[in-house]
Amino acid sequence: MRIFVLTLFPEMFTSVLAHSMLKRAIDKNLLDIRFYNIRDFAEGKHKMTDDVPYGGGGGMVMKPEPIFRAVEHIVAAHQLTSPVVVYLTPQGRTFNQQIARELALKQDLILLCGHYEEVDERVRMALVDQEISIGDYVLTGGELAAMVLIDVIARMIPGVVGNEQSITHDSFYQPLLDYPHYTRPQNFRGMQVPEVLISGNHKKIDEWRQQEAIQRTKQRRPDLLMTNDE
Ligand SMILES: C[S@@+](CC[C@H](N)C(=O)[O-])C[C@H]1O[C@@H](n2cnc3c(N)ncnc32)[C@H](O)[C@@H]1O
Repeated sequence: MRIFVLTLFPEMFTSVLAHSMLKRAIDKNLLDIRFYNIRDFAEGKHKMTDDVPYGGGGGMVMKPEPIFRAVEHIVAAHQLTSPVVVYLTPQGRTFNQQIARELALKQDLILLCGHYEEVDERVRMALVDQEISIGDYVLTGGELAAMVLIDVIARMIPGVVGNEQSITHDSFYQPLLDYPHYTRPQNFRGMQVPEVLISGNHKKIDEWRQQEAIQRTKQRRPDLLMTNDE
């Protein structure tokens, strides 16, 4: 899968991609991520990417021309046939595991990171296919949101997470939260590992985990257990 990131601050991504699962996904060629600095597509001596808003008011608006040029360049340079252009914005639909699974099936994603007050509305009108938010709060820019998307989507690509079972048991994969996990020592400061987990009886262990996942979901996220007609 290829992800093209359009940003004013490509350096922000360096550390996130250099470690753990994302580094492995890139090293194994399961994920190809390229960065394009929107400023490189701006014109004039000052390479301006933002300007004052029509109608007045505070904050600067990201100009449409550099963003259009950048997307057109990416599409032509990489011969993309059906890229999905995603704009990270608090006004988009809220990101979740299901959206990540859908996006992981796409061949090419272009992630647009906004900054300042907003992007020019015409970018949304004519360039963007999907708008996605990572939650009901306002970030300074779309970079952190893009990193969240990349991380979650990467886990959905077959081969990225070594043990596929750890994904299918993750919270939200089924409409359940994950069950409790324990490792050694068996007794830590008087707190014991549940007997069933050291019984060696895998059928019982699976049942216990399923029960715990349901219990935990009922307590913490009962909304996940509701069907559409409830
Ligand atoms: C300061 S915000 C602009 C917020 C905008 N004025 C609004 O109220 O909808 C600058 C940029 O950060 C990004 N951003 C902020 N919050 C976000 C969120 N919750 N999810 C995704 N992107 C976000 C967007 O790319 C946005 O263009």
